[in-house]
Formats: sequence, C-alpha cells, structure tokens
Amino acid sequence: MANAPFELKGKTVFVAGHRGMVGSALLRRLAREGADLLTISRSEVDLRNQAAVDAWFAAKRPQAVFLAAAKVGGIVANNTLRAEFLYDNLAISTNVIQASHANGCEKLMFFGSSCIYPRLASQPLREDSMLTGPLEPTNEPYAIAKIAGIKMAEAYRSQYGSDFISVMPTNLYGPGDNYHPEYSHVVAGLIRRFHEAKVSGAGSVAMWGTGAPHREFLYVDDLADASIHLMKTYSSPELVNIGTGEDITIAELALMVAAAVGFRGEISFDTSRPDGTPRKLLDVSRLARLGWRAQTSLEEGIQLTYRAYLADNKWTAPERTACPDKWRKQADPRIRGRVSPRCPVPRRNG
Ligand SMILES: NC(=O)C1=CN([C@@H]2O[C@H](COP(=O)(O)OP(=O)(O)OC[C@H]3O[C@@H](n4cnc5c(N)ncnc54)[C@H](OP(=O)(O)O)[C@@H]3O)[C@@H](O)[C@H]2O)C=CC1
Ligand SMILES: C[C@H]1O[C@H](OP(=O)(O)OP(=O)(O)OC[C@H]2O[C@@H](n3cnc4c(=O)[nH]c(N)nc43)[C@H](O)[C@@H]2O)[C@@H](O)[C@@H](O)C1=O
Repeated sequence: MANAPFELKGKTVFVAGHRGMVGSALLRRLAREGADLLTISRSEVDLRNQAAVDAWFAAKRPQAVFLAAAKVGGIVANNTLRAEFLYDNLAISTNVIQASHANGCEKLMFFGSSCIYPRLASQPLREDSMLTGPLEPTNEPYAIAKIAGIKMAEAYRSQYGSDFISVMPTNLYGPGDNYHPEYSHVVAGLIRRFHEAKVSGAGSVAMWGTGAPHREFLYVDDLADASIHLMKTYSSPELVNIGTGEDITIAELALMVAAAVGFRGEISFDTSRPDGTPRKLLDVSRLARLGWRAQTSLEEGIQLTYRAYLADNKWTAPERTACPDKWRKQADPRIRGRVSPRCPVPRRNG
C-alpha cells in the first residue's frame, strides 16, 4: 500500500457537500491546512446535472476534491426514498468523478459508507468483504450507488492513473446533523425525541426496532481529521474503513443519549420499525497502520452534539417544533431545500 505525500497547502480544494454534516466538518478542519477552498451551493450547481458540473469544473479546475455530497439519511429515509437514493447518488458520483478526471484534478476522495458491506459479513467488517454477499435490503439502493462510486474511483485510477481514493466511514454524528423526525439517523433522531419529551414533560419515548442491533459511531470532526490525514498520506486503490473499532447496542445508545439530554422518563421499543442490519462494526486495523485513531469518546461526542443541537435555531425554534408533523416533513430544508408555501406555521429562519 503506497504512501504518497500530497500537500494541501496552496492547492485549490473543492468540498462537495460543504453545507452537510461531513462537508462542514471538513471545512472546519481544512481551515488549518492553508488551502484555497472552493464550495458551491446546490442552487448554483445541482451536482446531478452533468452539464452544470462540467461547466463549473472547467471554470474552476480544482486540484483536489472531497466528494462528500450525497443523498443521505437514516434507515427509514433509505428504505422510503429508494429511487432518489439510487438516482441522486449515482448521478452525483458519476458527474463529479468524471469532471474531476477531465479537468486535471490531482487527487479526489470519495466517501462511501459501512453499508456497502454484505449484511451478514463477518465482523469486524474488513475492506475486502465488499461484494462477497447480499446487502442489507433497507439500504440496498444507497449501497449499490456507493459501490458504483467506489468502482468508478478505482477504474479511473487503473485506466488513467488518477489519484482517486475511497474511504468507508462508519455511522456518523455531530454538529450539523439532520434532525428530521423521520429521515434522520439514530443519534440525531434520539436527541430530538428525548429533548422534545423533556421540554413537553412527556413520560416516555419510543425508539425504533428492538434496540438489539449493534452500531459503531464516529464523531464527525474525527472523521474530518482522518479524511485529511488520508488525503495527504494515502494513495492506493484499496478502500480504507474509518471508525472507532468499538460498537454498542441501540438500547445502550438510547440510555447514553437520554442521560446527556436529561430525559428521565421511560424508553419503549416500537418493533413495527425496522432494525436494519444486526451489526456493523468496522475493522479499523488498516487505518491504524496508516497512523490514525479516533479521539472523541461517544459520551463526549454526544454531549458536544446535543450542545450544537440546542444552539441550532433551525431545529429548536418554538415555531418549528409547533409545526404539525405533516407540514414539518414538507418544510424541512434538508429534504426539500425550501419552506413549503402551504405550511401554516411560520418559521423564524430557513
Ligand atoms: N451521516 C452518516 O452517518 C454517514 C455519511 N457518509 C457519507 O458521508 C458523506 C456526507 O454525508 P453527510 O454530511 O452526513 O450528509 P448531509 O446530508 O449532511 O450532507 C450532504 C450534502 O450533499 C449536498 N447535496 C445533496 N444532493 C446534492 C445535489 N444534488 N447537488 C448538490 N449538492 C447536493 C447537500 O446539499 P444541501 O445542503 O443543499 O442539502 C449537503 O450539503 C456522504 O457521501 C455520505 O454517504 C458515510 C457514512 C455515514
Ligand atoms: C449510516 C447508515 O445509516 C443507515 O443505516 P443504519 O445503520 O440502520 O442507521 P440508523 O441510524 O437509521 O439506524 C440505526 C439503528 O437505530 C435504530 N433506531 C432506533 N431509534 C431510531 C430513531 O429514532 N431513528 C433512527 N434513524 N434509527 C433508530 C434503527 O432501527 C436501527 O436499528 C442506512 O441508511 C445506511 O445507508 C447508512 O449508511
């Protein structure tokens, strides 16, 4: 596995998806690197639009690209918006990887996900277990699109010698997460429900599934740090898992989140909701050999995330939580990109 130092200092670096949880953490971390940072909003360039992406790349010619733009969500979003998860993610990866190649990009990092590994692959999940068995059905469209992105990066490397690398983050959480009531990931979903129950005085909160699945969680600023480390030091077609190497059950996670939020009521389980894959723990030995390990404990990360949630007016404004569910879904800026004109409850900000 070759190591090739790649200097970010003085380079034009494009962070695709800079308004997202990962993209904004990358921007925070890249601020220390002395790079010339490039970003674009979706309203300027929709990354699914090949002509728009080609024109933007031809004009800006970034020297390095972090491809962190994607259609992302938790288990219910993945299982419901199956067409969007497949189409958007295939289109974004195809357009950005091809335009990077065509416009002389020196290095690109593609963000995959731990869900690309087979549902019942042996644990911890090694990088070479990709494509050795059936995928978890609830996220198959997303995983197929991510595998296509990985294979594109690999093919451009082998055919054209492009220095395109792929990393597989485990389940992430942290500032800038999506707190949508249905479409968020578990940490954000539980923070929101426990917080709203604490504020309203509700006696119990229902979690989804049985609470038995195991998951590994990485704080997003650690992910950003690992990504910059690998961008600067790693150059090889093999995937690199990024995680902590430790997992817990969802029931244990719920107790930790409830404690951080200060919710003291009952926790119940809504088993009509899916559990998803039974266990998803990454083998992080390759990452460790490459000289990186996670720094933020789960307890600390959850506290930092809850603090960021409280500070983020977008999710905690009273008008927002008063908005009935059926409108709230439509009004969600992360799903629709704008406030539905039909929502009867005004919001303070967008
Ligand atoms: N969150 C997690 O637990 C995990 C995430 N990952 C991967 O990390 C990467 C980042 O995820 P995360 O930050 O959590 O996701 P977010 O949903 O927080 O951010 C995604 C970003 O992509 C942008 N985007 C989506 N579609 C388009 C489009 N058509 N055109 C332009 N921009 C678009 C969004 O723009 P806008 O702000 O306008 O919506 C947003 O900035 C993804 O590749 C994801 O697959 C991997 C493993 C776990
Ligand atoms: C990052 C990853 O994210 C998704 O996979 P997932 O690991 O299943 O992620 P999740 O965070 O949604 O759920 C984790 C577990 O938690 C349980 N759970 C309990 N209560 C809530 C809850 O309130 N919300 C959510 N979302 N889950 C809950 C839930 O039933 C499940 O057992 C994929 O889309 C996949 O594509 C992907 O890449």
